[in-house]
Amino acid sequence: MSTGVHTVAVIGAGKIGELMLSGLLRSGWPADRLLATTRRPERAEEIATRYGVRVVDNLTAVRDAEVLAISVKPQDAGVLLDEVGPRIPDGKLVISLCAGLPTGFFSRRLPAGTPVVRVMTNTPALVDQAMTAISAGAHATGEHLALAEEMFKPLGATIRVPESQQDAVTALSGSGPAYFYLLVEAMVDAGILLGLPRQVAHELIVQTAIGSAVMLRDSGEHPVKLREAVTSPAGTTISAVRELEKHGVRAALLAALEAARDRARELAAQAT
Ligand SMILES: NC(=O)C1=CN([C@@H]2O[C@H](COP(=O)(O)OP(=O)(O)OC[C@H]3O[C@@H](n4cnc5c(N)ncnc54)[C@H](OP(=O)(O)O)[C@@H]3O)[C@@H](O)[C@H]2O)C=CC1
Ligand SMILES: O=C(O)[C@@H]1CCC=N1
Repeated sequence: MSTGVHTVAVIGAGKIGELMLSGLLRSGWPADRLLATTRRPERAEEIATRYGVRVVDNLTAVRDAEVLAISVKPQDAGVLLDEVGPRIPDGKLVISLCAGLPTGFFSRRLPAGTPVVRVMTNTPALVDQAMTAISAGAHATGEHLALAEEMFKPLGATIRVPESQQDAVTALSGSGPAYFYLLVEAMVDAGILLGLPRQVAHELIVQTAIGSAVMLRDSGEHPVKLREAVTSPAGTTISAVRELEKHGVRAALLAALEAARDRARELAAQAT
């Protein structure tokens, strides 16, 4: 692939596609090196107006861009590839953001030798705090992985993983923000149960979540150690922890993330 800033097409500029566009622009990626595609004209207008990038049809995108970031839903990937797969010119890099879909699903529908990279990012990309896992598919070299990292590092942290781990990654970090939002919802409700105004409960829990996350990141301590530091003998915390363990929160999380991983596998099996 040529050196310098590559022209990237976000194919399927929905929630995640838009996060990619906005993140790349925030990082200084030139707008004239970004393309987007959508299905709906009103969405096309919205993206073009909001970000000043060319919104084109899929065939124009695969012709004009060097990197094709496919951010359609897994259920829509087959139709997209039927449209553009055989007509992707040589020398393009295909990056899939699609949960569950193995790179082989793309390689089988692309010209022989097309490099494919699979990434799993998440919505904190909006605030440049994403966790993005990057895996090499067929024909992807270290150069291709480095280019994917260059694209996603401005959005947050990146990690390289074997593709075999990507369904687990999807369960943990791809879907992960939703679990934390659910936890915050429940703790705010608990605050209300204990007589706090909703806004006060919300402010308390959000900052506690931020502080706890920063401690996890910056202290390097194991979460058990950090939890023990809060849990005073015969104090309030151990009373709550006992209830959490009694109600099976730990087992519930294990089952929930296993279900997410299993759904990723189902998406692959159902993709046509
Ligand atoms: N949401 C998340 O937190 C994460 C999602 N992902 C993955 O990212 C991908 C997108 O997810 P998300 O952004 O949430 O979904 P969205 O539905 O918001 O975005 C998908 C977009 O692709 C468009 N689209 C579908 N088919 C075509 C096509 N043939 N040509 C052009 N555009 C098309 C859709 O158009 P239309 O609006 O008309 O339907 C939509 O705008 C999925 O594969 C998902 O697994 C990965 C990490 C996190
Ligand atoms: O729920 C989903 O399928 C997508 C992929 C990971 C997060 N959201």
